[in-house]
Amino acid sequence: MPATDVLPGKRLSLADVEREAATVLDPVHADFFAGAAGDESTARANLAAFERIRLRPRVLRDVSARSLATSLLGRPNSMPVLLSPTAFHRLAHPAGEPATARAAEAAGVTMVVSMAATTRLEEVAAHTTRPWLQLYLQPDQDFTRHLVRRAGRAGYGALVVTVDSPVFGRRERDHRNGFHDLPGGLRCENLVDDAGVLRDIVMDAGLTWDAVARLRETTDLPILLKGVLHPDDARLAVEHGVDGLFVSNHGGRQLDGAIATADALPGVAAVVPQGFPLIVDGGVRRGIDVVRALALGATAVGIGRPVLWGLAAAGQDGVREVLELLRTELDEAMALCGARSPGELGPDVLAPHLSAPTGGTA
Ligand SMILES: Cc1cc2nc3c(=O)[nH]c(=O)nc-3n(C[C@H](O)[C@H](O)[C@H](O)COP(=O)(O)O)c2cc1C
Ligand SMILES: CCCCC(=O)C(=O)O
Repeated sequence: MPATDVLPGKRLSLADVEREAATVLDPVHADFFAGAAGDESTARANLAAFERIRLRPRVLRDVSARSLATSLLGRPNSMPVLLSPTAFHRLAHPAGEPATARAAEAAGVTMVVSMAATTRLEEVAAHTTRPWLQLYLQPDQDFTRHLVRRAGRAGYGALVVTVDSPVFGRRERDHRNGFHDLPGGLRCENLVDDAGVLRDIVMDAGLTWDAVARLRETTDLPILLKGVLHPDDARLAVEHGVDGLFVSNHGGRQLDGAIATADALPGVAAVVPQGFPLIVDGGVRRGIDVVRALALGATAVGIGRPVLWGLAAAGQDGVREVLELLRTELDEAMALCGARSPGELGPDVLAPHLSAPTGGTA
């Protein structure tokens, strides 16, 4: 056993990082990061659904040479893991989004920058290669277009349009704590317009597929929709020229009672074209969860809260550590499953009741 594995106090898993973050964060902010909508049943279901999936490893396959490398919308990624967009990184650590961006860069993975970042999108992009920008489409279409232009100029590689938020999920922890505003000095920097006026982010209940069609006509950047769970919506997305999907329930922060993402993934994977970029997020906490997601048809996974835990625990180094823990676990899990690369993981490694019938071989 490598000696480093037994050093006292060393963080061995994302759960260790989570515990450490809880000791340094203001409890109100810890609740904002951890919390979810309603009874938080979907947030728990995300974890449970991954845990339920049993694997059926292959043996004697020479897994001595392995590579986790993959490509997402033409950008090489060192592993099939990306940073899902989360708001307010300066609430987790004063170094904020730039620290997260540097960690993503060092790890060779894509960062999705939240529209609700506490740093201007241009500044975040200066620290990392081809990040993606998450957007809530605003009723003021000129403002959305303005953000899209800024993203293009700043070198963003894709737009991630969050579609699971016609209204803002009701997070009872935040109501109970009276957490409604960012503390002194922090603000959503991307919402400051040219005149220096800070806007609110509007959750637009009036959005329809027309808005996706309009956005498609406005920009050449790839567009992904985030928050798709229903196969029929996945089909509509493909018909509207969307370039990829996040199978996501917003970490349980929007519709409490929504299906767990690992449960929704196979239905979506079944209706999109082969090779269509499909990212799943919600409850990914272990390398083995990445294996499970890829086996169910995902191209890559996103992590939300673990990034904030790493940032809170140790800034840039903490985020890097979260990513390296996942990398180590994923590499080991792939080997144990008999796979040398992400591309070799498919329904074959799922326990029989989880995969489609294969004519008797199951
Ligand atoms: C504190 C917090 C802030 C978030 N902010 C955003 C956001 O600004 N935009 C967005 O599309 N999703 C946001 N999300 C959802 C994440 O992108 C992602 O879907 C979710 O966190 C994945 O679940 P996980 O936290 O279990 O990994 C946020 C999630 C959390 C926990
Ligand atoms: C206006 C901030 C949105 C953040 C968000 O999406 C979340 O907290 O889940």
